[in-house]
Amino acid sequence: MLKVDPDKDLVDGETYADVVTCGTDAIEVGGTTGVTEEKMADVVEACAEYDVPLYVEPSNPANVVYRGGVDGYLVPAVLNAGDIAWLTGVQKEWVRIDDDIDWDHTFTEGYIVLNPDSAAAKLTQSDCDLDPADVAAYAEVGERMLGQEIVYAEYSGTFGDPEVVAAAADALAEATLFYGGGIHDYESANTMADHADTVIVGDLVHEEGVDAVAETVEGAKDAKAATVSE
Ligand SMILES: CC(C)=CCC/C(C)=C/CC/C(C)=C/CC/C(C)=C/COP(=O)(O)OP(=O)(O)O
Ligand SMILES: O=P(O)(O)OC[C@@H](O)CO
Ligand SMILES: [Mg+2]
Repeated sequence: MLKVDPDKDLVDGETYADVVTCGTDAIEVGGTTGVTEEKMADVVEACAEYDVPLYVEPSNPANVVYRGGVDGYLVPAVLNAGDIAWLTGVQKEWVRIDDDIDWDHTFTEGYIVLNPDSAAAKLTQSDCDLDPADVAAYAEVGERMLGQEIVYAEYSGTFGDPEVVAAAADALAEATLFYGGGIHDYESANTMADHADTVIVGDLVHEEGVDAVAETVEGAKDAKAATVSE
């Protein structure tokens, strides 16, 4: 899945049409900083007319955009937040003020934020000093206690530790494991797709463009094909 940040530009000469049709299985639109409702709406509109599944991932209640053509809403809760407002507080405010929530299409993500230098970690004051057993335990708490269908190992901005991601995968029974952070080529995508169910590619589309993203799609798909044939 490709995460498009509405606060970042595409590379010169590329359009949202190129982005949506680059081979990714799905698009999600979101980012931690600088995302307004207007920027979210513009990118969602540009991506909505294609057949590729489209998800909105809000980073606060002010940038949830409801529109035809959106297949679902992916709403984070940060399991290792130091400021626990990011665990259920902002979600409570959202539910209190938003009358349009489409629960049938809303899926929640139990985030484990693992790069201390990322905007998400700073905002949520996440405790990123975690070993594989800690991360596995957070994943299990997310699934078993909090009922999360998606657990998200989030290394936004840097390539993570495959051992940590493998530990999270081992700890989950049915929940889907998302991995995101620093995926930049065939090899990095292939490595993380060995462990995670879904690999998220973010900044690469803004920094290198769609051909580089297409390479990561190949890497992830080959890892999945190898797992199926094992
Ligand atoms: C209640 C609602 C609607 C939303 C709450 C959402 C929460 C808990 C947000 C906390 C921060 C978070 C997990 C955001 C999700 C998206 C994300 C991590 C995007 C990647 O952001 P970065 O790459 O760190 O930052 P930039 O946007 O600056 O690149
Ligand atoms: O931008 P990158 O480092 O690819 O991270 C992707 C995504 O997990 C960010 O939420
Ligand atoms: Mg980012």
